[in-house]
Amino acid sequence: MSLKLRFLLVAAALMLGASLLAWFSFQYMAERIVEQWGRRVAEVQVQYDSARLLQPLEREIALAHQFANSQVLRRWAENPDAPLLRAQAISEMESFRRNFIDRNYFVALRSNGAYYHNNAENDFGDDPLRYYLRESRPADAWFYQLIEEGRDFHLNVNPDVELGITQLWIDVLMRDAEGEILGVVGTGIALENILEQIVDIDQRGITTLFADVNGAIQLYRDPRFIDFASFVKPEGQKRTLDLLFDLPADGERVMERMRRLRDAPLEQPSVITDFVTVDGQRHLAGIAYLASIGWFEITLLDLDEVMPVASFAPALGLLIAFLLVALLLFYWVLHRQLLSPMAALRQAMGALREGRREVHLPRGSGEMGQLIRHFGDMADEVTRHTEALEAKVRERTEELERLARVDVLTGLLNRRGMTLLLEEQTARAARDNLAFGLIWLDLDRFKEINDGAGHAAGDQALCEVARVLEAGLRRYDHAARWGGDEFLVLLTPCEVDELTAIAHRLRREIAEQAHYPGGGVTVSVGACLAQPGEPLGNALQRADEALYRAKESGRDRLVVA
Ligand SMILES: Nc1nc2c(ncn2[C@@H]2O[C@H](COP(=O)(O)OP(=O)(O)OP(=O)(O)O)[C@@H](O)[C@H]2O)c(=O)[nH]1
Repeated sequence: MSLKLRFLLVAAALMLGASLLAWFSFQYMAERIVEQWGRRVAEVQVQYDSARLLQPLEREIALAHQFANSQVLRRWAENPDAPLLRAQAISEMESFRRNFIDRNYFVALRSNGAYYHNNAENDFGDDPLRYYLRESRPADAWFYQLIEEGRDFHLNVNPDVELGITQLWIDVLMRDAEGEILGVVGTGIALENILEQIVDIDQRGITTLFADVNGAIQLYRDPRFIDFASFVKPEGQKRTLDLLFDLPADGERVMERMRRLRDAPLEQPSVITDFVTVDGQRHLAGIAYLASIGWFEITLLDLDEVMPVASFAPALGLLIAFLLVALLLFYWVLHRQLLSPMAALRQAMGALREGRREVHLPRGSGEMGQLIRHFGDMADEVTRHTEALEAKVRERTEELERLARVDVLTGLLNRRGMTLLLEEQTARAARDNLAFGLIWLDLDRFKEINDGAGHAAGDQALCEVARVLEAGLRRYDHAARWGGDEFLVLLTPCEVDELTAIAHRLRREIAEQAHYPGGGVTVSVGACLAQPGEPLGNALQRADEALYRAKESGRDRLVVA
């Protein structure tokens, strides 16, 4: 895997790790923010929802209390059959009816169970006696239960079977001067209106409901959950908050919070918040106790709906974009500062390895620049050394080649050197149609010199002959030690007279000038004129035969083939 790819993978992995960390931190922080914000909203919403119910309700309750305290009404309740008192009472009832918000009232008398009611349409203005309550009738249980419990005030969400309406009833006990209960009076507010104005408001993600001290649901946007006439129901049959929550533990916790709120001293926070699960969604519940009506207001906030974490998506998008730009920037800097110079450096190293001298080095800064400069110096040094080494090798090779062609004892060409020369000359002679001369010289009785005066003297005799030959030749002629005590001279160009003259002269000069510690040296000489185109072997054989004849005929003489 290339360094570039490795760097990129490491960088991408780091970025990914950082992104994941950022994402989880972001989610954690977003959830905390939403939660904190949700708690504030829940507190405010609870108070707002409570106020919306209490504002109209408290006025109605106060009016209902006045209604129950009416002297006219109380006098009549004590003597329900007195016509004058009845007429006054009905007039009083009508007067209150016009003041109640939904323009209706009810008066139920304990003495005879008579139930009086007139509605907003004034349908029963002339004869408000609607029916008689009966203790045996379950629908009338509310009346008897209230009297039995002696509750002076009670809110009751209850359908009136006789009247065919479902209302939030404000029930207030009417008592005589001694506190004896005379009946129950009050008014009803159409449940529909209340639900519409107070709990079924169109606020996305916000659910408002009211429950009594037992957790029985009193007002909720879905009437099926409302626990109608809950105070007359036995425990266990009530529609309580548990119905709304997915988890039983949520219901228990909310009930516990409600008890805490009801028993709390006034300075304690009037709203408690807690998380509950409703319809599979986590909701934040805000709970407040409305002491004046004995109910609890519960606001459920679906945080995903009210403040979805997704609304932070632009911030996340920005974060991802930033990370991507950072990755690109990182790659760009990495490429420019490291990868690109390194690739060029690698290329330069390859070129140097292949022996190319022109190495183009990249530019770089910092440590990379230093590395490139050091490499450049090293490359120069290697080039210098290589060139010096090559020159030395060339020199040595030439020297070896020269030595391979030279006889080490005499310094003349050796047999190999002379053979190369002869081959060249044979070719040139054929090309230029020129003859060349060959003179073959062999020391006479050399064995005797060796044996008599010693091998060193023999060597000296050989060197002497070589010296005389070299001194006696023309600039363009060549002499070689052909082997042992034999010498070969090449004369180029050459005619037969010239050949004979030179051969004579050489034989004579040797006899006169070549000496060794024991005396002089003579040579026998065979010469021939090699003709243009004549094979070298042939010419050499002719010279050799001439030499043989010179030896045969007494030595120290010349025979020309
Ligand atoms: N000192 C010395 N002797 C050599 C060298 N090379 C060959 N010889 C001797 O040269 C002698 C050559 O003898 P031959 O040419 O056979 O005979 P010769 O004694 O010269 O007699 P002819 O040629 O018949 O006159 C031998 O004894 C070789 O050992 C050398 O480099 N140095």
